[in-house]
Amino acid sequence: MAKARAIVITGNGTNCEMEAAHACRLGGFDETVIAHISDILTGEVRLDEFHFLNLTGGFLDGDDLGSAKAQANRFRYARINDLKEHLIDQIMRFIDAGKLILGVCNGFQLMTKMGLLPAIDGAYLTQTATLTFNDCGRFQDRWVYLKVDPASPSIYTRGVDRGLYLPIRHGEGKFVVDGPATLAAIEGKHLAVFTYSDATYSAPTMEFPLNPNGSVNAIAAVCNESGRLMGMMPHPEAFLHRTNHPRWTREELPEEGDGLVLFRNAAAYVKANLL
Ligand SMILES: NC(=O)CC[C@H](N)C(=O)O
Repeated sequence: MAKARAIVITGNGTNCEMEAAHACRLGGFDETVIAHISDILTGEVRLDEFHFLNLTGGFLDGDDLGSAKAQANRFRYARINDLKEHLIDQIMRFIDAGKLILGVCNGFQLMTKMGLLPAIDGAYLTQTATLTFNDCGRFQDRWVYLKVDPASPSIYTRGVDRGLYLPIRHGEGKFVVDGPATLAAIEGKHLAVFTYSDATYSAPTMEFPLNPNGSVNAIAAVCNESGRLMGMMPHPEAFLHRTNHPRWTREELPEEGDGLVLFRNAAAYVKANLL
């Protein structure tokens, strides 16, 4: 039987690749590969052989020029050595084939700066949003409550009824858009998958530190209209088991961490639709 295959890209400053790969394996992917960007640029590893692309967190190029900006240009314009194509051709082929891309933190910044999100009406490679410096002016390292929009098309959040509790760690997490039309489209099409909220998951909040960065409309995660591309500032791969929780020694918690559901849904989607 065909195998569900996930790839996690590493190199140039990512630092969550092991956790992301672990999450893919726990979530149900039959094979998960951590590939260095250099091996993708030589053509040794090809995205075509995978179903789920993970763009994970870290400090790509040391956040110089703005987080993920240099990598966004690399992904847009770099040529694959031994093949007559650019990396972006592989990425667009991946998207056109109905495959899945999840960008977490630095990966969300990368997807946004490449114009892969929100990509309203399929307008890929045109940047309409970004993630910029937190309003508080400092790096934030804390856990946040994320209210889910149950009407969102995201394939990752199926079965999530109220929300998730996950850690964030970023200096540039404030989601902003180029104007009111983009924001109206995001809201109208339910593309804001998660918003920062309080522990009741009842409403989005702009209140610091529940909202750690001042994101417009408290947006913490965005998907495209197909629901197959999603970017999020919080780290689902960092809460896979109850012992990842900051109060696990003091609270009764389920065995499984809140973040795993996103990877389980990704694997289930691949097995149902892409094999
Ligand atoms: N954890 C991360 O991926 C951090 C992203 C980026 N380096 C920032 O600080 O905003």
